[in-house]
Amino acid sequence: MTTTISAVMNNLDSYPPPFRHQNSQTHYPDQVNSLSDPDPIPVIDLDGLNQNLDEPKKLEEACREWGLFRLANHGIPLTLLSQLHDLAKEIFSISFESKQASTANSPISYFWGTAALTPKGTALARGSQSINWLEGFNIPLSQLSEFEHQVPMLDSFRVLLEEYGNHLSRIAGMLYETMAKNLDLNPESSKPYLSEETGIVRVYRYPVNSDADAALGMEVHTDSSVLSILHQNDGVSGLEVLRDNHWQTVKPLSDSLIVNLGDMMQAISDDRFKSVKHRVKVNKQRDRISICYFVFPGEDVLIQSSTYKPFSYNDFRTQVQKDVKTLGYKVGLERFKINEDSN
Ligand SMILES: O=C(O)CCC(=O)C(=O)O
Ligand SMILES: [Fe+2]
Repeated sequence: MTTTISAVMNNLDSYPPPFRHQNSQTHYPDQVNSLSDPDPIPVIDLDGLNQNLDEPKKLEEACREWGLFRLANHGIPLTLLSQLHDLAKEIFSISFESKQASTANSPISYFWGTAALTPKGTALARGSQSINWLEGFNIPLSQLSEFEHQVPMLDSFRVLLEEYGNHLSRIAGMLYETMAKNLDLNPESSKPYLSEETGIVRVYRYPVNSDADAALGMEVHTDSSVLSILHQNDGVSGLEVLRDNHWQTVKPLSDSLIVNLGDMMQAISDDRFKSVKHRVKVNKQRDRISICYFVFPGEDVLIQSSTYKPFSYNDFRTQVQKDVKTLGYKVGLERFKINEDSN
């Protein structure tokens, strides 16, 4: 089918209908005016992990105390990151209907209003939760090559994502190896807990909303992954992490990545590392785009720990989907705790 992809750039009709009235986007200077001030997020030097004796220790501390860190010297060319963001911005600005049509019959899915998706990538209908102020594409990396698209812009996106995905699985592998050593895990049995074939990328746009208190871009949650690695575009803030009961803004610095640990890592580590709570605020002045990578254990690999009953990622995901449908929210790891009922 032919889509009128090039026709509509940055028009209101690129937004899902409920998001249209708030989009009075004018050109403001970058919202974060104190980018030069360091934020308190720990910084890990990926290059230094194998060279500098202190770096693995710093990583261990960040995983234990924060469950999140900034990653410097990650080896991804900055041009690749900016090309990805530029193209994502262009793709989001085509009409809502074209975005829906562009991914029909493909492993990629387009969603909006919620980030809770079924395993196939479609938005999960849920109970009482309010709408999340976002739209996105869900891209399972192992199926990306099936997405050869006639529309050049979308095909270029596939090519960039393939390159990005290769970097991300390299980075996740390196980080996980050091974390497993830090935790003294048996190298053989802990290896399948990170399965690079499970990698997915989600590209989000959080439409600008001048009433930033009205809705969250993404509600408070923990990720279900082993590791999540995200890139935010320069200067448009939104991501916040819960640290000592305070919400801490994670500054959008485009030359670094943000890594956060998910529920699977918390279980693998027997609760020594933490799956961190985070949320996304909508930006009052500009649309925000982020590109997030998630990696999981092999679906049926049993995670063994002393805190949780043995469970696979498949068991976990099925339970989460059930809870989101029936309760309206994810209960998460608590469902698998040993002696959950006896205290
Ligand atoms: O967009 C972001 O910065 C974070 C997204 C996120 O937390 C998620 O997809 O789980
Ligand atoms: Fe998240």
